[in-house]
Amino acid sequence: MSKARTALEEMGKDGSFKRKDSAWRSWISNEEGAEFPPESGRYHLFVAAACPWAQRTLLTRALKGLEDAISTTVVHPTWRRTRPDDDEDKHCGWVFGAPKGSDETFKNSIGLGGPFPCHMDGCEPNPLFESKAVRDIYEKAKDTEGKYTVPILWDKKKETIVSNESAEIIQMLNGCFNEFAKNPKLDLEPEELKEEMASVDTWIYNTLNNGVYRCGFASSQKAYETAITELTDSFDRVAQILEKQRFIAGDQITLSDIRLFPTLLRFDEVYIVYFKCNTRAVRHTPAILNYCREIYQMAGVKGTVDMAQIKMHYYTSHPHLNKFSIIPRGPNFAKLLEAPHDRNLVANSKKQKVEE
Ligand SMILES: N[C@@H](CCC(=O)N[C@@H](CS)C(=O)NCC(=O)O)C(=O)O
Repeated sequence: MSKARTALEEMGKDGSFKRKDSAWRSWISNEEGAEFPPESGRYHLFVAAACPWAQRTLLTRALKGLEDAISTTVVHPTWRRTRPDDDEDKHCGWVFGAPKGSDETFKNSIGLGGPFPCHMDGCEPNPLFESKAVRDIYEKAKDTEGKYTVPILWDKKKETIVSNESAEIIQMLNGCFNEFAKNPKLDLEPEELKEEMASVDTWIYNTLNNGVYRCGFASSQKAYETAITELTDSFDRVAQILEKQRFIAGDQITLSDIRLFPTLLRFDEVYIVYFKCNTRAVRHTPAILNYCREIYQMAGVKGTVDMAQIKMHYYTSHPHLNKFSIIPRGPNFAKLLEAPHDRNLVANSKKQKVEE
């Protein structure tokens, strides 16, 4: 029997969602004889524009200016059968986009909704080797876990996966590729903030990054109540911090912001509706909204944001949550991010306090 499974199957007995750890955890290293040394053009990122974990890697690549050193491929936003010719194998997951010019369409995985185009701008076939689905990349690397997630940091030379853990890939992109980066001086993991970063990352991961999934995938009222209570408390805690401090771990942008921003970006358009996170809204929380605006307006960031693909992914990929895959119109959150932000005020009021 195939081991293939998705996050939707990672449930505790009490109806709570329990995400499994990523399986591929190697590191890029400068050390002599390292298995994966930093090299320009050697590594490739397979991502989904829709996926918040994958967006972390695109954000770090953009802010560091690593576009020429590390290539990327964006997969199609809607999960589909990865072995459509095998009746026994029901796995659904990420597939590559059809080439430009294709007018093929498809319906959701229970044959409803759509029609959705197989080609979408920005989503291409795998440029490195013949494959239809992200699952094929894992199988090429002889994966035995059976969970086919993005992002993937792929080594073109050894033809294997270096890492499929976004939290670690962004550390590598920040620290290991400076000789090829356009912004080598930008350190997103400064020594003096490491402790604070680790502390905020822990509660933000449990209650917000993964917290939205714990709300959305809960299959018992009790599990949902626990998740939504923790999420609401953390949302308020983030707001309180950002009322006084420019970024989540201090006065400068760090990997902790890169981890938080993709969750906030999806909150009003997707999580409030789809994952029932409707106790709070980013657009009604000025400190968080302006924080998102500031990050969105940094050079390169907008290019990592594709709200159409984000919405399409969630609303069309899990038919048991949205049978007909209807995509709600929403508040046009990306447009709200275009307005000027007021984050200088936070920095100025802090400076004033120090001077007083
Ligand atoms: N811990 C991983 C999580 C990645 C992850 O769960 N990605 C989702 C997309 S949002 C995925 O690819 N899911 C496929 C599946 O569950 O089968 C990371 O942060 O990199």
